[in-house]
Amino acid sequence: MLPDLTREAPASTAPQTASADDPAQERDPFARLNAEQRAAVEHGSGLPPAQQTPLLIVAGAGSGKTNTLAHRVARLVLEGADPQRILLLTFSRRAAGDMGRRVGQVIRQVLGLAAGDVPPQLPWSGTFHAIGARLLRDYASVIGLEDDFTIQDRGDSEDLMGLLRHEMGLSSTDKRFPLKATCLAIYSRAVNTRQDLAQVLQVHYPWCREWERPLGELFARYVDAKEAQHVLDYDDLLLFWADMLSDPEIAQSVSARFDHVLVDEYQDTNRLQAEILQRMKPDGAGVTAVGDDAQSIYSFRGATVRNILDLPSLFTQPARLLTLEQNYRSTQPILQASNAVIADAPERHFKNLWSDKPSSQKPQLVVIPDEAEQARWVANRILAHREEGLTLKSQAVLFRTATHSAALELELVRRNIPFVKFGGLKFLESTHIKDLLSLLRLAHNPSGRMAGLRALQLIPGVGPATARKVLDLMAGAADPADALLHFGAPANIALQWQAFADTYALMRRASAAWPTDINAARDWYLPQLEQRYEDADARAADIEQLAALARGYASREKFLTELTLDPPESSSDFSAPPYRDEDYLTLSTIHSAKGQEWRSVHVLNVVDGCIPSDLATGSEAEIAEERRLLYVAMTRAKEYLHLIVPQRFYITQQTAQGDRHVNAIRSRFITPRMLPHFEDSLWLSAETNGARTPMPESVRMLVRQRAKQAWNKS
Ligand SMILES: Nc1ncnc2c1ncn2[C@@H]1O[C@H](COP(=O)(O)OP(=O)(O)OP(=O)(O)O)[C@@H](O)[C@H]1O
Repeated sequence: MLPDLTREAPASTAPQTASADDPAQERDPFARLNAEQRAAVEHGSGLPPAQQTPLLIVAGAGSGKTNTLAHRVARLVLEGADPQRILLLTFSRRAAGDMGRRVGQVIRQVLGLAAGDVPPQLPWSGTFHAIGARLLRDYASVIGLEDDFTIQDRGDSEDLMGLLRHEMGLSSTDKRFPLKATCLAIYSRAVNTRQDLAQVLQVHYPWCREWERPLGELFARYVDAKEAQHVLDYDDLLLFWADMLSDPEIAQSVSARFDHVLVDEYQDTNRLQAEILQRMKPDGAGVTAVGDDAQSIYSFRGATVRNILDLPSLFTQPARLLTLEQNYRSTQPILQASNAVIADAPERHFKNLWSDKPSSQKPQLVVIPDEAEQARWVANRILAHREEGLTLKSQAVLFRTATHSAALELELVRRNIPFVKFGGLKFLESTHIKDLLSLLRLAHNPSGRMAGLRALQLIPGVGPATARKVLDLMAGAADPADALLHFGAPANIALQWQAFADTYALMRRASAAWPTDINAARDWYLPQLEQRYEDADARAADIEQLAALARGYASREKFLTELTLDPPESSSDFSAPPYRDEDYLTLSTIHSAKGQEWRSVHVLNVVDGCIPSDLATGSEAEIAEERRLLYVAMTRAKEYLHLIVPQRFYITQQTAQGDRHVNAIRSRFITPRMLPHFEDSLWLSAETNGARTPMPESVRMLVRQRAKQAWNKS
């Protein structure tokens, strides 16, 4: 059941929007906001922060939550709040950057700043994890953390779990002990949801229940190993932050640093994050949380939709609840179809989203024979939209799982349609990037085993046994660089050893002169790359990009922390000049499309087994989350929405005799009752329907551009 929330009646149902050139807007920076948005922005205005009641803004997709939050921050600053004392917690680094820019725009406009004047910055904006890392570093000496601690990414955490699992003899049990990734997932879920191991196993991993004791022992060793190696994993950043706030003096000191705490995308926070918020501001004074329960899609990371449902009573004083109900993003037909999909969700804050953008264009439900046809149809439609004036950048293709776009990617490459893919394998997960970062990590923290094992084995001829010995020696030495140099490597690798040890010594010495050390690491690593990979050139280009990116950070520590906490999703996230101006299509998992919008959106594989994913149909709660995922995908569209239903699709996990394809049925979330909201189309084949149009002139231009670029490289 929903908690009984006292919902504030909207001040007016009529939106009070104004056009950009409206003179009223020059006088009043909030003239463009509607009445509810404005109420949210002005909540607590004129009162000192300590007297402001907590505020929860629950708002539907596209209703301007992010925009409202940005205006609220701007309003606080304009009324004299110190930007240094505003804590702004966002879901990703990209969102923090966006928010900073939007706040800056409002302030710039109100203060009439000239182009060159920089509006006040918000130094405390970032993800929970990034802010946690900063606070832990500030309080390290008070809470007994080593100053040189490094943050270990998920991959390294899994490897450490795997190593300990092996040392405990658990990899050779008769019955199969959970794999390292599962062990880490169980551990992480227990930490983030504040549940004990037995509970987590019972509910989420019943097939692992028999391993409760050894898992408990493994986790205890994992915690010890991280301590010995001076590393923290992602979960520690929240866990240690929450734990340090259980000390009243520290809690008081952390809380006193911030007058205002604003949290975006609150629906995707977990128990631990709610606890942090509550411990920082027990009475909720100065707290604003914004979110949409209908868009909660991160339970696999331990997020719980209950957080937003329960926020009104999290603090000692009740939170004020405001709802935003006008959707500014989508046309009416798109919104009606999306509303119909979410209306069947079992539990949610009630809101009635509406749009005043009429359109005769209903969303399309396109039934297509198979995935190959789907790829062709989508590519055709994208080009057709482009001919109608929609740039590639204003279009996106979304899918449940990163692998679903494989056929489409081939088709796009074949037709020379540039695209950037978000979600799935991250740039930082590629081997060569991990190699280079391991060198930097070892330079920063010589006790870090996972980075150390990786870095040392890059030296030709060095295996795990030698690497372990060297690391033991370095960990105990006053000068690790010296210990490395005098290790006494076998004669056949003496030269390579010397070169590595010299580089390492330089990196340790040069840490004050960042980014000298990344250049040293790069210069040593590039020749190794040539020995290791066929496609060394492409990988070398990535390394150069990484080195260029590094120059934007103040120190090695900042660079490593930021990159580990919120890795770029693709190499083009670096906004390197060749990508920036080029028009490109966005391909994205639905999870990575959060918070974004495009004029046209295609959703691939709207079939049972994909949405909902057949890996997530175990419980009602999982199915409800899959429904919200489809809702998030649909509400990204402004003008055109295409849901594609291939009748056969390829599956990767199957028995040797199995058919490589399975017959598919339309997603259970689009029920027959909803069909009137869609324009139904049956596409037998992109070919037979004459959909394979000749390549439009505008696209041929891109091909020529590429050909020209190939010769213009100096
Ligand atoms: N008062 C307003 N008048 C006109 N346009 C608005 C107004 N408020 C928001 N918008 C526009 O509506 C769109 C959606 O806004 P925003 O991204 O802030 O919504 P959101 O609620 O954060 O979306 P979601 O949660 O679905 O990602 C944006 O294009 C924004 O510029």
